[in-house]
Amino acid sequence: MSSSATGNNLPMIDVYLPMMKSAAIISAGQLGLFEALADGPLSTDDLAGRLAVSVRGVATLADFLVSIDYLERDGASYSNSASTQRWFTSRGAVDYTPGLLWTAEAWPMMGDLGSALRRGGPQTTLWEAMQSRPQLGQTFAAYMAAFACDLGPDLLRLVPLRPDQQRLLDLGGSHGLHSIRFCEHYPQLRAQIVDFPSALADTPARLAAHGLSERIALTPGSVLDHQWAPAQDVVFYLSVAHNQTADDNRRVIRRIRDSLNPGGLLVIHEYLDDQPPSPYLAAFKLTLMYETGTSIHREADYRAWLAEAGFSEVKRIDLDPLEKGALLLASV
Ligand SMILES: Nc1ncnc2c1ncn2[C@@H]1O[C@H](CSCC[C@H]([NH3+])C(=O)O)[C@@H](O)[C@H]1O
Repeated sequence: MSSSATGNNLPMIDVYLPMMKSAAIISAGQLGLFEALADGPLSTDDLAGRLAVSVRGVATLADFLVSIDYLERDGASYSNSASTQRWFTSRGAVDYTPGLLWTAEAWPMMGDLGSALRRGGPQTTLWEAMQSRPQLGQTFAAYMAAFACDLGPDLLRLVPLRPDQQRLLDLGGSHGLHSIRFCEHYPQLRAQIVDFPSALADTPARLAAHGLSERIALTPGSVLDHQWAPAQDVVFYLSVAHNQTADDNRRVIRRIRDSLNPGGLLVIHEYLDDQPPSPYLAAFKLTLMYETGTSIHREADYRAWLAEAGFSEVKRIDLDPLEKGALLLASV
């Protein structure tokens, strides 16, 4: 039986090593180290030259990353581990480097977590902070875009649309990637995205690059009071509900129901407050305490709001891995 939460480790190891692990992985993302190794092994001299970093710095970082299995070392050359190549380079399945850049922004926030816990919420919400620091909004949207690349194939597979479903409303649609994926897959579809201006900065260029500026409309505003178009066939409410209070979600879900055609579908992507919460969910609740002052909600809460709004059938689909969250598919 262990005598403390850290078992037989020296107690500070449990605090110090995760901090240095995060710091090193974030630094590698900021410096472009993983991307520099995406095409094959390099020596520290080559890396230092490419990244414009001191040889001493890159060698110290690379050796630590080898010790935590993010890099591999063969004599004088370093390469990405298979998992690093997969998740943190443009050659992999999904490049989560924007998540590292976002974590650099979240770092000082979490250093100040105690003050949010004392208050029971943020001094300034993330959305307010993004108004005064637009770069913060762009960095967050880029991270959400990386996650959308990961979730997108699941969504397309698990949410089949019928030919008569022609209008998609993407609430909190941000980067636009989910609307883009569905419009590319379903030629009959047109979409409307509602989000704060801070989340939409890079979206027009992305729509244009996909040739979808005509079929996907960007309409800035808050989901709490935006007058989006009526007669929708499908509504996406993806990773937005944990940013709203229970009362606001109840109201938004009612407004969504009122704007759906017969046979319409609401797709919610969320992290459901299952009990007891996993470490991941419990950590996410702490993050929300600092960032937005809101929390995740229980499946039973969603079912109550959906039933109250007049949705007749609700299906829960747990994603794999579980840290990807869950879908709630609600039909009219
Ligand atoms: N009240 C609100 N009105 C409009 N957008 C909101 C509101 N609260 C949060 N958001 C947006 O919700 C998004 C959450 S991140 C999720 C983005 C996207 N739906 C995806 O699944 O990848 C951010 O872009 C926020 O700006």
